[in-house]
Amino acid sequence: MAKSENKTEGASLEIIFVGRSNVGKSSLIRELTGRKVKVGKRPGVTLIPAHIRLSDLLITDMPGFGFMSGVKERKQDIVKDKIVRYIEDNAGRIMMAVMVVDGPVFVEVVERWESRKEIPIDIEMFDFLKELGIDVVLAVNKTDRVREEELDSMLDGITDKLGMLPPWRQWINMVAPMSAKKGQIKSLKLIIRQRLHDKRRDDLFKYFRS
Ligand SMILES: Nc1nc2c(ncn2[C@@H]2O[C@H](COP(=O)(O)OP(=O)(O)OP(=O)(O)O)[C@@H](O)[C@H]2O)c(=O)[nH]1
Ligand SMILES: [Mg+2]
Repeated sequence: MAKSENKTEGASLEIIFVGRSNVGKSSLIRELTGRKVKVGKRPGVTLIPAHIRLSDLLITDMPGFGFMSGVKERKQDIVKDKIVRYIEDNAGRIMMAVMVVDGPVFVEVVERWESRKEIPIDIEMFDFLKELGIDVVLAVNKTDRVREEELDSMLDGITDKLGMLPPWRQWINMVAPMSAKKGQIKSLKLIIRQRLHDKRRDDLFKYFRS
């Protein structure tokens, strides 16, 4: 049996972390759980889903989608298809998807796609998750790279692109500004706790670092 099957067997709940390559998914999971998943400097390090098992809860670090240096375009499409397939196959146990974005560059990247008349991959993924009825939380990472006084307008710009009307604070139960690098991830922790509580799974709190 493949190693990953051992981890997924018997899991009844799952939280997946999705997002472009290099946005900080693996760093965030490590901060949240204290468990290490592969974290590399080179984009595109995670090419297959990596799992952490916390009781019957599976934490899944999805491969980064979108541009990866050194990875051919065709391969990137294959990665995207694999992600979509994985999510469809496991939608029944996925209680939540954390979509991680690189806050300071998100709007610029999206607008680059829009100028080519293409649907930005982050937006496509966000809508796809919602269509499947998956609870999506937006983790806006790398806030350490913006000045405090620019934070609100950055967050308004990001949520607006994803179809959530500003001000972003209207969406506080699904938008979590954070810095995985600085260990500032409190808002996401609170959201995860709330969702676990709603599912009467307070017993799982202990697996997340406080
Ligand atoms: N400034 C800053 N850098 C961060 C933050 N979080 C992660 N990084 C850096 O971003 C780079 C990518 O982080 P990863 O956690 O490997 O990103 P990933 O999304 O797992 O990347 P893939 O596995 O390629 O999809 C690393 O160099 C991290 O140190 C953050 O909050 N702020
Ligand atoms: Mg990774």
